[in-house]
Amino acid sequence: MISDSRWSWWSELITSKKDDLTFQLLIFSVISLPILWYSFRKATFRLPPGPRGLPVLGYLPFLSPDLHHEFTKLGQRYGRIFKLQLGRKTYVIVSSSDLAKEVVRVQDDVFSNRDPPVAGIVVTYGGKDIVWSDNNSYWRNLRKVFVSEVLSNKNLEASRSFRRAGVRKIIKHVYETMGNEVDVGGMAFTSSLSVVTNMMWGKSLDEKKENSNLGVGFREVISKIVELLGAANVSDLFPVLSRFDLQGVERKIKQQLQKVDEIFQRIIDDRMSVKPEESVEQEGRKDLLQILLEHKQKDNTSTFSITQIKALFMDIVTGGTDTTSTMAEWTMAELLKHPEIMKKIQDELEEVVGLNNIVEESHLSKLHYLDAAIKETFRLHPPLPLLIGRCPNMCCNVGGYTVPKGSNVFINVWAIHRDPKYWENPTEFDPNRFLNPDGTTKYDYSGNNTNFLAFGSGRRRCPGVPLGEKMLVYLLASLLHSFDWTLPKDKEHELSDKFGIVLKKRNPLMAIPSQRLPDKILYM
Ligand code: HEM
Repeated sequence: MISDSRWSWWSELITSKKDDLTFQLLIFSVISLPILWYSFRKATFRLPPGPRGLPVLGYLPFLSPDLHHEFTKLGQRYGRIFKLQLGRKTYVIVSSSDLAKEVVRVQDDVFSNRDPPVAGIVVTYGGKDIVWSDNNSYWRNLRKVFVSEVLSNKNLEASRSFRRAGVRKIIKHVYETMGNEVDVGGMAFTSSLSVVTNMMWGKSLDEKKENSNLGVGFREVISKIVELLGAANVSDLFPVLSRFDLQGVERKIKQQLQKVDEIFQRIIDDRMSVKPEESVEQEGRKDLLQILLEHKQKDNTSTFSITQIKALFMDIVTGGTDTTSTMAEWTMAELLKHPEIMKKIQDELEEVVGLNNIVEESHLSKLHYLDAAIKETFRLHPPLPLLIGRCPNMCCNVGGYTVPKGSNVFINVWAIHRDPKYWENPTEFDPNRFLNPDGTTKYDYSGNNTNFLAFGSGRRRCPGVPLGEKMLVYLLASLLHSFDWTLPKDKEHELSDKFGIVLKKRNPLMAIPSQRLPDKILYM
């Protein structure tokens, strides 16, 4: 008994001690686990630095409209990666070549989704295009068709005559207005659109008699769409408010889409009603519509639809015209500021093409100095200064900081292209920096070197490079070979820019063309 009671006392003591220990352990866990969890999160989940903003609005009220300048200044203060809260959205801005490489090359797979703006979704038939689709099988298939069918070397060659017709038309038009001031950007936009529509469906819109006003209307509509795509929209920053469409962006872009859709549909219907033997393909010439319809017919298993063709057309007209024409305007603006460089380009044209001849696409690969001057313009005035935002599909680490899943990541190409770490005398316009000692050019548009990212990099890199480059060099070579250009006497020539989805000249460039080639016939 005694021993029993002793033992029971002992077991009670043990039990109570055990309870105490359990209790103490419990208290310890309750207090320490959150601390450990917090320290662990802090160590592993370190958001990039950035300015504080106001509740709800974040940093929105403090941003000026020229985002590339604003982000460059913030980058100088907070470092090569920083974070901004704008409304409900988290933005991460990367402004160094090494961290850009981390995003668009090393972790390309993680960063290859988009966060499309409302206007982008509406205008592409619900995001059925390439630009605004996420990285999924739909996007991969469409991009594959675009790159391997539409923009294959063979098909680019087959559409050469359509580009030629577009460029010749603009040379004739400029010839007729010689001696007067020309709005270079407007003229280049008309020209790029004419080249692009020629390539898309074999005729530029204003060539069809019954559509003579359609051409002008189409230009206006495309300009408005590009503008609306770049507009800051409350619906994008506060998705809960999107149903109210407070600024009317959605309503306005729907109106524009309806106009473009009518034109696309009419052209597709016309083509589909044509018998194969009457088709546009003549002497190896093939327009993009023909290529896409053939692809649709050929691939029976494919779900390739007319809506996808229209969404692709939308990418081509919006992605291909404004970028090309804006670059033509910037290049001409820089050359008018540096007449000695313009003269060197014209000397090269004289040597390669000759004054009794017109520029053909076959000449372009020999125009190294012009190529270098265009690359230098891309460096100083990248048309998409922040590329198109990338949206990581999971939390990840860039430069020691956590980039949250679903945030909007922008690469500040404008800042990288002017960073003295990568470019000597970065604000100076000097095409020589792109020339090798043997006269060929350094750097290409592949995005492999992240110091130079005019067309982006990685799997979201611009698929239109071969066409965009060809159109731009061909147009500029033709304008510089056919005409001498001067500035109007009484106007200041300044090169300030204005932010938008495409970075434009703040004030349109006005210039006066005069005849350069001896024979009038070379302008007809
Ligand atoms: C001077 C001419 C052009 C420039 C500077 C340019 C620039 C760009 C840039 C910077 C991007 C974003 C890349 C990224 O996010 O990393 C892009 C995307 C794109 N561009 Fe271009 N582009 C030009 C011409 C064209 C042309 C002619 C076409 C069509 C024929 C085109 C179609 C596209 C498409 C479809 C995308 C989206 C790619 C994707 O998200 O997968 N671009 N472009």
